[in-house]
Parts: sequence; C-alpha cells; structure tokens
Amino acid sequence: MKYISTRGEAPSLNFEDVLLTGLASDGGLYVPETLPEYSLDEIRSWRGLPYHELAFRILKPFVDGAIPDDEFATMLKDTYGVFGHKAVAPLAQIDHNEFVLELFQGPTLAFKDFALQLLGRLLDHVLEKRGERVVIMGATSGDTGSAAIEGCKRCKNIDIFILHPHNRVSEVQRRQMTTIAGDNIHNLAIDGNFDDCQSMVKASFGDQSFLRGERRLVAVNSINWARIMAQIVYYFYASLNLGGPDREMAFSVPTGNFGDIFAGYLARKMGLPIGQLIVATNQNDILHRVMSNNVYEKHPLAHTLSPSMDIVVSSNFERLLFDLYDRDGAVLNDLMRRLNTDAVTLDEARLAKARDVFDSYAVNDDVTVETIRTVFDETGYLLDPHTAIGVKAARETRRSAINPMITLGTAHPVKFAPAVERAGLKTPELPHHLTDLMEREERYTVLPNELQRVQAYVTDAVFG
Ligand SMILES: Cc1ncc(COP(=O)(O)O)c(C=O)c1O
Ligand SMILES: N[C@@H](CCOP(=O)(O)O)C(=O)O
Repeated sequence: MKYISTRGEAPSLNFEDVLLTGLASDGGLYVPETLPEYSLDEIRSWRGLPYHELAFRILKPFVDGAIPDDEFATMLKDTYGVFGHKAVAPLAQIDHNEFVLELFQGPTLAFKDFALQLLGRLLDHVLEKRGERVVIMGATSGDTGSAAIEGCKRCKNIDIFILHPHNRVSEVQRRQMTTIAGDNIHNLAIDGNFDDCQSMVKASFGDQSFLRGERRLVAVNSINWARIMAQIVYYFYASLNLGGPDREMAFSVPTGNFGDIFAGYLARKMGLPIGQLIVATNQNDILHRVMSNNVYEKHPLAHTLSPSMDIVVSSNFERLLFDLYDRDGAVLNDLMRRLNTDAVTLDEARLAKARDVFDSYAVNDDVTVETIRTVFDETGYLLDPHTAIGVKAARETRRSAINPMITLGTAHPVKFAPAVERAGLKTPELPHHLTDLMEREERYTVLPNELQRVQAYVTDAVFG
C-alpha cells in the first residue's frame, strides 16, 4: 500500500516510512492512496472475534507486509492483552439504544492507548530491524503525552520529547507523563497553549537541521498515519457487538484534533454502515462553526474543563478536506495556506457532501457539568468531561432513534477531578497500577514558547 501527501508534492511512502515520519515534506499529511473496502458479508464474518484478531484483519492491509504476519499478530495480542477489561473496548449502556464505548481501559486511561501502545511496539520492531535511532517530538494537551511515553518507554532506539502546555493539563495527566523515569524521556512544559506546542512540533518537521542530519524525526501525534489506522478498529468492534453490519450505527466523537472522528469516517468508507458521525466540541468550536455555518475562522483558545480538547487548529481536518476537494493536492495546498491566516468559506457543495454524514455540536463547561450530573443521576454512570460532551452532542443531534448511538468514551473520569467535583460528585480512586501516582517523583523542564529554545534543548539532550 502506498501513502500519499494531502498537498501532492511529497514523495509517496510505504508503511515503514510513513510510520517513521510525521508531516510530509510538503507540509501535508499522509493518507493511503486507496482504502481497502469490505462487503457486508466480509464484515459479518468478523463477528465474535476478540479485539486483537479483529485488529489484525483490519490493519493487515495497511501494514502491507512490513511486519511478518505472525509477529504482527503477536504484537496486537500483547498490545491489547494489557488492557484492564477483557473486552478491551467494552460498551456501557446509558439509555435505550444509547451506549458509551469505553476506550479508557488501557494503561493511561484514555483512548490514545489504542494507537500509542501499538505504535511503541511497531517502532521498536522497525527500528531494531533497521539498526536506527530516532527522535520523537510530540505535543500534548494531556493524553497523547502519557500514552506515548508509556508506549515508548521500553524502546531502546528512541529519544522522546513531549511538549505540554505548562499548568494547562490536569494533575493526573501531568504526573502520568512526568513520573516515568528514563534518560530517553523528556517532558517539556511550555509557557503557552496546546496549539503553541503543536506548531513547534510541526515547524520542527519543516526544518530538521537541529538534528544535524543524524537523526530522523518521528511523530506520535495523529499527524502520524499509524495513529489513525489503529483507531479505525474500534468502530468496527463496537458495531459488530451491537448487530452491525446489519444495523447502521451512529457515533458521537468528542473532538479536538479530528483524528478520532476521521478514523470513523474511514471505517465508513471501508464499508461499515455508519449513518451519522457527530463532531462534539467544547468551547473551542472551530469545527462546529465550519460544519454548521461554513466559516472556518480561528478564535483565541479557551481553557475549559475538558482540557484535552482545548485545541484551535485541528490537524486532521486537512485529511477530510483532501477527500472533499477530490484529492487534489494543489487545491489543498492553496486552501490550507488560506485557512492558516484568513476566515475561509468552503465550497458549499463540497461541505454538503460532508454534512451527509457529519453533524456537529458545541458544549460549554456549564452544560458539560450538567451532563455529567444528569447521566450520573439517571444511571449511576460517571462520565469524564470529554465523554460528557459527546453524550450531550449525541442527544441534541441524533438523527435516528433506531440506529444505536455510540459515544466514544475517550477518557476515564479519574483524570479530570475538577469537572467531576463541579458536578457535585466524588472522583473515583486511581486504578491499582497508579495508586502511588501522587507520591511519585516528577521530572520536567519549563521552557518558554520559543522554537529555538525547544530545539536547542532537544539538540543538547540528544547529542550532549
Ligand atoms: C480525552 C480526549 N477526548 C477527546 C480528544 C479529541 O480527540 P481528537 O484529537 O482525535 O479529535 C482528546 C485528544 O485530542 C482527548 O484526549
Ligand atoms: N488531545 C490530545 C492532543 C493531541 O492530539 P493528537 O491526537 O493529535 O495526538 C492530547 O491529549 O494530547
């Protein structure tokens, strides 16, 4: 399988090379040149498979022989074998025909584990085979960072640098990142917001001279195709467990960087009957504004009770636009340049195509808290604030009462005590493997929001 850039100018890559990159050299994002498509019969034949076996069937065409089948199958079994629930991604019912897909059963208690625990293993395998050492730079609003560090902490051939906005991630999130010891693990607290961190990571892909031509730069954010790929699986898994593909499903997806929901869009293109995909945002609602009013305009970042979605620029929206604009790299190049600086209106007919399946809804902090409280009172089920946004958006925009509505449960509420407490509820205990988290020693460096200072730090740490 070949991977091509959304901006049309970078060379196409195979799986191994796309895994070992981030942004394409033309500033675009890699996507598969063609997607595997499955008939209902083929999808139906996957019913009842354990998560890792389903993952093998769905991911094999993307990996395309880069890893021998038996090793890849073992890798998937090991990855999902450490999750805290035997179903890996269990469904909790919160109302008639309404479910939460619990994607927080992995080691760092957020959906990022699905892709990042696998990514660590994939990188380890490929780097060992090549005898190569790489540098990872990642930006996090809290969850990607801890999952990436957890996933890569045993990788011998990686130096990992995670940039988080100083004082803007939850205490549990910060400690999950900063208490993992290792000379190759570097936590950088940036005096800025998530978008500042994300911009510095992207700029570093554009000019890698700080790595002196001696190390390759690899992404752990969802700009890396392997992240998206792994997230496709749970859409199939949830659907198959609720009578799919013989029933159409609706998914509500708490959205920040548009990676998770883009994986759902791909699952639909691959043949999974999905009738509705809901873009659920917090007050940082650029995606809701473009979906509902066709104005793409950056507003200043708001700090909310759902900090992991405090994101202005949603990287993966570019991947959707690439499809909407007939995969024309030149058009995308121009559009992305304009989106960066101006308020832009998209071509109405193209946006209408997206609206066939996408709906959107924005939820503020008060309503987030109210939703946590309401669902708890109705069912005794405690939502984290990001998932609560998904549930609220699902309830407001649902198109069909017959299609099961599945909200992606993107994080465990224990990570977000302020929101849970504002709902007048008690934050649950940390799970067993994290009981001493609040006593562990932390290691991080505070740096100004300056690309040169950050890159100099990386150069110094890597080359001494
Ligand atoms: C808990 C949680 N929910 C939702 C999201 C949004 O996911 P995405 O960025 O893939 O849209 C994130 C991170 O972005 C997250 O950490
Ligand atoms: N919500 C993320 C932000 C980064 O998004 P990613 O999916 O592109 O890695 C986080 O919690 O770090």
